[in-house]
Amino acid sequence: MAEQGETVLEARDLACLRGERVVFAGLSFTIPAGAALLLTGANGAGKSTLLRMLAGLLRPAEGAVVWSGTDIAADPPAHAARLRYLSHQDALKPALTVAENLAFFAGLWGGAVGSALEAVALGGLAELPARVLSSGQKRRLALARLALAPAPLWLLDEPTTGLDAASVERLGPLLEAHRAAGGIVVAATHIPLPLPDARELRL
Ligand SMILES: Nc1ncnc2c1ncn2[C@@H]1O[C@H](COP(=O)(O)OP(=O)(O)OP(=O)(O)O)[C@@H](O)[C@H]1O
Repeated sequence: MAEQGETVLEARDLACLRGERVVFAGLSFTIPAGAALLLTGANGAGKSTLLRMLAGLLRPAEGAVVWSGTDIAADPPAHAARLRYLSHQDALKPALTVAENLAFFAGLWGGAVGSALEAVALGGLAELPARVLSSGQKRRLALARLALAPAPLWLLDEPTTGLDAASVERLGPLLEAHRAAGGIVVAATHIPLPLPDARELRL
């Protein structure tokens, strides 16, 4: 169990019910600062559900999600402020340009739009409306949010969906810098990610 104040994400005996069905139960793990956990398993195993629970968007039927010794349910806004959650949906406004989409999040979190777009090689498309982007480019624009401003917890649901090989590779330095600064990553994936030394939890 973590000491108060030490940066660590813990799942304590988590259970998730959907209708009558137990998606998972008795799930416990600890992820210290700088570490990564890969969630793997078949379609429907509960990877996205667990990420939503870690994000505080879904209440556990049993158990708790604990950040640095405190149940996240005790202060949901504080938990929301410390995380970046990348879901299946890219959450873009189609009528806004690429730069404007990112500027919305920069308004919330701070950070420089130009360098975040460069981190995902979208600098050249900054003035295009998001609706004309290809699906891989949309995913890269969603990923650019990670490069805007630091947050200690990244929850990534299949971050590489639709990405070409060069874009997957570009994700490596982003993840590495986050972890080197003590950040934690939990990522659901069906393919290998550039996350050396990540632990795997097969659901
Ligand atoms: N809102 C909901 N109501 C009822 N059941 C749900 C709901 N959301 C998810 N489920 C069920 O929970 C289970 C886990 O779904 P989840 O999306 O977490 O799986 P996953 O491991 O992320 O799958 P995939 O690899 O296909 O993305 C599935 O059986 C799904 O049908």
